[in-house]
Amino acid sequence: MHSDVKQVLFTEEQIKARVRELGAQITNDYKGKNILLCGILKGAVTFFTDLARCIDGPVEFDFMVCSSYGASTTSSGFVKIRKDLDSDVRGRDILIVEDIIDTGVTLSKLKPLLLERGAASVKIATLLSKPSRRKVDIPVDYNGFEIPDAFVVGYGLDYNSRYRNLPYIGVLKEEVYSH
Ligand SMILES: O=P(O)(O)OC[C@H]1O[C@H](OP(=O)(O)OP(=O)(O)O)[C@H](O)[C@@H]1O
Ligand code: HPA
Ligand SMILES: [Mg+2]
Repeated sequence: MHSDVKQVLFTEEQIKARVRELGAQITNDYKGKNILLCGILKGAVTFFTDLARCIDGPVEFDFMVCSSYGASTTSSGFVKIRKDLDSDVRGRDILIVEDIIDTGVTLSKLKPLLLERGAASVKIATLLSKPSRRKVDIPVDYNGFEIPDAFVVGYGLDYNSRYRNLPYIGVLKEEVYSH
């Protein structure tokens, strides 16, 4: 376990098993549809690629770069779109893929934006959700795990651009970000 990590919340195996379950649910729910899978970079990358390979049927990939945390552990409250989708979303069935929903600010802005652009449907899949931290309520259609109010890293999730490549999800030691 990385020396900056206090506790492993979910092992690689636990994540793999949960992602497979979510993929099976999505496969079932989207029968006959062509999903536009929209990954919110950077944090969602790992979950996105694993989840996509657990979905049977037609899936297209697209990505947005949104940032609201930057180098801190709290949401700025503003969501910047640094890279928009390439696809025309009119009439498309969109599944947004996130690594974590914390305050809900990011998705509370993104979902209505995509619907305004004419998407036929917009649903949300997230690997992690921190319900205790919500500032804005956002319906989550596919949720991997609920977690307590702790700052986690790994499996794509970062602190100040570090720890994304850890294969598990762990709680960062407070001393790493509190000094
Ligand atoms: O529900 P919220 O409070 O809006 O927080 C969730 C968002 O914040 C993090 O992204 P970040 O801005 O850190 O960018 P990153 O994915 O590149 O790390 C995380 O990856 C989510 O996208
Ligand atoms: N870890 C990493 N990035 C995050 C988190 C977290 O717990 N919450 C929102 N963005
Ligand atoms: Mg981040």
